[in-house]
Amino acid sequence: MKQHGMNADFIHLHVIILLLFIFVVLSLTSSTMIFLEWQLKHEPHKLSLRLTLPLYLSIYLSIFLMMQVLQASSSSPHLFIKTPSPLTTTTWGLAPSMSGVKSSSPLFSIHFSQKSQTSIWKSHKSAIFSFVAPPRAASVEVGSSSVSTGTAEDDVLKALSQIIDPDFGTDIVTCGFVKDLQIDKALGEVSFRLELTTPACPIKDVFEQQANEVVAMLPWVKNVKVAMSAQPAKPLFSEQLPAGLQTISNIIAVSSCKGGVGKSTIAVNLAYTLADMGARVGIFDADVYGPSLPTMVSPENRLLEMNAEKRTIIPTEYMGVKLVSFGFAGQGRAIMRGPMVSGVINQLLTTTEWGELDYLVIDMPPGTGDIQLTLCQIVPLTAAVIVTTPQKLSFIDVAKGVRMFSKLKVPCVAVVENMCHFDADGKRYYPFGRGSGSQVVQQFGIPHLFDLPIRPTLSASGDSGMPEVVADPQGEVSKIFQNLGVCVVQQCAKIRQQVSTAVTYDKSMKAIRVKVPNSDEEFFLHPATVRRNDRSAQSVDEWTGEQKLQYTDVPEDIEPEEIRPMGNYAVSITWPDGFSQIAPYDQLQTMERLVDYLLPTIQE
Ligand SMILES: Nc1ncnc2c1ncn2[C@@H]1O[C@H](COP(=O)(O)OP(=O)(O)OP(=O)(O)O)[C@@H](O)[C@H]1O
Repeated sequence: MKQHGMNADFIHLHVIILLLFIFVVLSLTSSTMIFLEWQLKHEPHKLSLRLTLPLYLSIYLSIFLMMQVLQASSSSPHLFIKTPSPLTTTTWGLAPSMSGVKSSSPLFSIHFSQKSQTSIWKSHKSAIFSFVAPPRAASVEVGSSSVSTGTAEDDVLKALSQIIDPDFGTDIVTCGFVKDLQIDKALGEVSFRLELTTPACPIKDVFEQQANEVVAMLPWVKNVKVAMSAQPAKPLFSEQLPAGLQTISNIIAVSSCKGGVGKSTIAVNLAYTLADMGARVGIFDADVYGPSLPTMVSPENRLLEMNAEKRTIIPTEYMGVKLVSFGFAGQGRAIMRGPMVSGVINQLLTTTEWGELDYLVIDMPPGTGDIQLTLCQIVPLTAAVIVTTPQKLSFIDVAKGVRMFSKLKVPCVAVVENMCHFDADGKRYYPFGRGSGSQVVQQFGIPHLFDLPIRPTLSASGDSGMPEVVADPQGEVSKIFQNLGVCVVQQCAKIRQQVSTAVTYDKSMKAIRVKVPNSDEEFFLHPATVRRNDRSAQSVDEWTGEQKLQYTDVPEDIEPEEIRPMGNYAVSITWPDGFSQIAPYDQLQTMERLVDYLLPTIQE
């Protein structure tokens, strides 16, 4: 009723201005006439242009001012006017309001402030009248079931934007998680879906609860329905991947530099933990010489099947996790040379029909030799987990592993220090000493260290074919793996976000923006410079080093059409002529940068 009552008092702005205009013109004309008549009668000798001119001028000026006001108001019909005292209590609504609207004539400008819902009519920077934009709800008609969906949608999105994703440090609306928003304001019903980056999101229940709560707090909301889902499995990197890997979101390497430190135990238990968190998971046992997977799990089908038509491998499965190992290939233990091993691993991994996976855990062969290096180059690894034991000697081996991943630009997200202690007779023993893991963390800046104690159950479950986290999901070991699982999920999500935003094109600046990893630093490159620095065979002769692409071949105003990450080390840039340039991050770092003072010029 309040809104309705207000509407009854409202008169269109143009009518008021027209009335004011007629009033001013009439009063000025009549006063001029009266004055001229009086002078003609009493002082005809004093009648001069000097006296009458100001009056005529004031008439013309008022006409001009009115025209300006009409022009300003017509460019913003969404206006409410609140006149100054003594009429401040009367608000004339002139048309539905829209905050943030700015309209102007050559002399006046009208601004609407979204925060205060107050706008100021300015003339030469001095306020003449104060305009008040009504609250946005004013657009809802009372007594009608029709709803301004935009407004209700804004309410809901504003409420949801209070929920911050702790991994990205951004609200869930900005992250693009809110999908399929449906609102029936008349019935007070709101439904939407939260599409998270991974089904294993450790705080998905918190998101769901918070989303329910914040929306239910809106005064008009009676019923909230929140559905939870995850983005489809999709690799972050370009589609130049073997077919078998094109539907896997994250590939995690579990690696150690020595055998027997518990790498397979950790890979398998990590995989089943991720599956327990709600993710679709696979394990690839890349150890051809001594595959451990067949003893650690008990799939019904212990032989991999082939799809003869498609020439692909069908993985076997145990408790919902897809498994591929040379040990399931029915070949017995292999005696092969390095390149042959690499070929077998490559074939097993890339020709497997993995289907959609959120995480593929790769149990790497121990060491940092050619086999490991080749594997890391074939597979677009998202992250690596390093397994070590507490001996001082292990540190040297681990350092080798970290360096290998660092060269390949694969982030090491966690170190697991296995067999760090055991408890007996009420005491804790450290049979291999202490401190090697924390030294790795400190020296290489790896953010997370997990201590895994010696537990006979862990060994027994490994031999029994049922991973410990499945056999005893509430036990102490399972808790450690749950923490490791959360760490892996969060770090992968962060890495994906960082990589996908590491190199972008800023259209307004006409510059390629490069974010330096693990820092706030960023720099800008001129697109033409990036294109001219292409080192591919199309631009530079491979044999002679002669420059084929000439400086003038690249237009100064060239703009990239698309920029996509390629592994953790490069981006693929598509140019308007269809050329796809692979630009490694290291190369981008060496190019001539656009300095700050040039950027405003670019903006122009
Ligand atoms: N924390 C632990 N407590 C008790 N036993 C463990 C622990 N970690 C691993 N083991 C046992 O140690 C043995 C070696 O573990 P695992 O096979 O996982 O090591 P690995 O590094 O993968 O070895 P390889 O490189 O030879 O495959 C297994 O029998 C396993 O059950």
